[in-house]
Amino acid sequence: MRTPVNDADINVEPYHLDEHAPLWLWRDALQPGLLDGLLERLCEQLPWRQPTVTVYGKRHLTPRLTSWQGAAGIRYRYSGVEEEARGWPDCLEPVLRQVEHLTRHDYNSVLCNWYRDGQDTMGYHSDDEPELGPEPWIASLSLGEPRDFVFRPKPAGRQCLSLTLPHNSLLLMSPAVQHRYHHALPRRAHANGSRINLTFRWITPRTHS
Ligand SMILES: O=C(O)CCC(=O)C(=O)O
Ligand SMILES: [Fe+2]
Repeated sequence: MRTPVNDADINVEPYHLDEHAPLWLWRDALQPGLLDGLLERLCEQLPWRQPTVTVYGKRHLTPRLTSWQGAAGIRYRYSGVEEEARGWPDCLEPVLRQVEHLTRHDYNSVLCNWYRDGQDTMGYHSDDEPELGPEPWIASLSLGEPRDFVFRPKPAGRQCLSLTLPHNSLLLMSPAVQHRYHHALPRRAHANGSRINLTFRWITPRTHS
């Protein structure tokens, strides 16, 4: 496996779910000039939606807001909706460059999630849909309220790692993390602040639809 970590990068912390499933966490991922006002710009400038999902025959609003962005024409299905990106918005393009620079991987899209407070969550899942290809590298940038991010082995093992993701941190997950583990963002009653998380992905562009 090509390690994404630059030996000279002393700001990265390595973690392992097992010896073949590494993750890396950068603190202070974005420089102040990039970070200043970014959370507010994302809230105001991205088109946010709250899809409905059907669970056991009942319709529910997803417990967070979502926006799909990226290179024009890149499509993704999530929470029962299919969306097509229209080109990188100005507020995300420099962020993409810095995430690519730190992680040494390329991304053509990003799923943005806005957790309005500690009641907003994401349930256990993995990001390994076919359009992410056999080797999905996912880079996850967190802004705003710190939240716990937890992992468990598939299909439904016990929680094996919890990482608190602080403001301006970047977590890079290797493909085995998606192949062999689920991850989730649990509800946290004491978390009052808003958080935006950006998961940068490479989607295999479709040659026909
Ligand atoms: O909000 C997070 O930290 C995780 C988001 C996530 O897992 C996803 O977008 O697939
Ligand atoms: Fe995920």
